[in-house]
Amino acid sequence: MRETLGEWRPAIDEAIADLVPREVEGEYLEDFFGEPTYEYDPEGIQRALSDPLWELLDRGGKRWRAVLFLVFIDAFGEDPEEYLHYACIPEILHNGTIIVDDVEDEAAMRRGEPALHHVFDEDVALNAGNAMYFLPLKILTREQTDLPADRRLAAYDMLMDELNRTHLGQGMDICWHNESEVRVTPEQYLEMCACKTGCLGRIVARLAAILTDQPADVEEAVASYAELTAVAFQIGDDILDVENSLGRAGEFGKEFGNDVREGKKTLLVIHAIEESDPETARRLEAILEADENTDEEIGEALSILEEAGSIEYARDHALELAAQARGEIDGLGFDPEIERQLREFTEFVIDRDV
Ligand SMILES: CC(C)=CCC/C(C)=C/CC/C(C)=C/COP(=O)(O)OP(=O)(O)O
Repeated sequence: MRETLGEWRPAIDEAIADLVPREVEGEYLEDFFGEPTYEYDPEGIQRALSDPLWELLDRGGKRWRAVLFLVFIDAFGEDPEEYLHYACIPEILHNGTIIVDDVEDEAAMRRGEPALHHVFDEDVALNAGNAMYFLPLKILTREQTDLPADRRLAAYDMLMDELNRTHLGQGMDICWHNESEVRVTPEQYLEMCACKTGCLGRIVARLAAILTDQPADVEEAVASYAELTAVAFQIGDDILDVENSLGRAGEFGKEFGNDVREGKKTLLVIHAIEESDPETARRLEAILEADENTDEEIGEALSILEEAGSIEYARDHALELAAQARGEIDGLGFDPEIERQLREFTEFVIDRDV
C-alpha cells in the first residue's frame, strides 16, 4: 500500500497545486470569488488565505483518500489520470476538517509541526479551514465541463448530505467531551465515527461511483466499504495515539497522550471504563475530566488502558470492521488486482505507524 500511495503522490500534489495556487493572482481570485469590484490587496490575501492553506498542504499527509478515489475510478474501468482533479475533492475537504478540528480540540501539533492556529491566528486558521470546504466544490463545475448536469447535481447533493453528517458526528464528539458525566457506549462511539470520519470515506467512494455513472447498489456497496474502512482507520488512529505515548512521558511534550489529555471518549477509553474495577474507572474518568493534567497523570491513564486490554480490544474491533469492509466489495466483479489493492487498504488503515 505504501508503494501505491507513493506512486500517486506527485500527480496528486500537482493536481492540488492546480486548484490551490500558491501565489495569489487576480485570475485565481476571479475564478473562485468572481470579478473584483475594487482592487484586491494581493499581499494581504496571500498572508491571510494562500499561505495558511499551503502551510498545511505542504506538510503532506498520507493522501490516502485521494488514492482510494483513484483506485475506485480504476475499478470502474476509467483512466485515473483523467480524474486527478476530482481526487483532490475529498483530500482538500479532509485538510479543511483537520484545521477546524485542531482549533476545536485546542490541538498543539499537526503533522509533526505546530497546528495551524499556532502558526497563524485562530481566525486565519478557521477561515482557511472553511475555505477548504468550499474551494473543491468549484471543481465540479470547472473541470470536465462535459460532465452531464444530472451527475454534477447528484455529486453536489451527495457532498452536502455527507458533509452534514460529518458535522453531526463532530457535534456528538464535542458534546460528549463537554458533558463529562455522559457514559458513551461502544455502539454510540461507532455511530459517531461513522459520521465524523466515515462520511469522508463515503464521499471518496460515492464521488467515484457518481462520476462514472454506477448503479445505485454499486454506489452503496463501495460507500459501505469506504465507511467501514474509515471507521477502522479512526480506531487505528486512536490506538496509535496511545501506543506512541506509552512509556514516553516527556519525550513528546504536548503530543504525549493527546486523546486522554483532550478528554476524548475513544473506544479504548470506553472499554477501559467498562472493564476496570469501579475505583480505577473513576480515576480514569477524573483524569479525562480534569482541565489540566501532569505527564504522570496522563501516563497513569494510558497504563489503565493498557492493563484493561483496551488496545487489543480496539484492534480486534478494527480488524472486524476491515473484514466487513472487504465483504462489501465481494461480488462486485472487480479485477483481482483492484481487489488486492482494496484489501490492502483495509489492512493499511489499521497497521500503520503514522
Ligand atoms: C466537521 C469536522 C471538523 C470534522 C472533523 C473530523 C475529523 C478531523 C476526524 C478525524 C479524522 C482523522 C483521524 C484524521 C487524520 O487523518 P490522516 O491520518 O489521514 O491525516 P493525514 O492527511 O495527515 O495523513
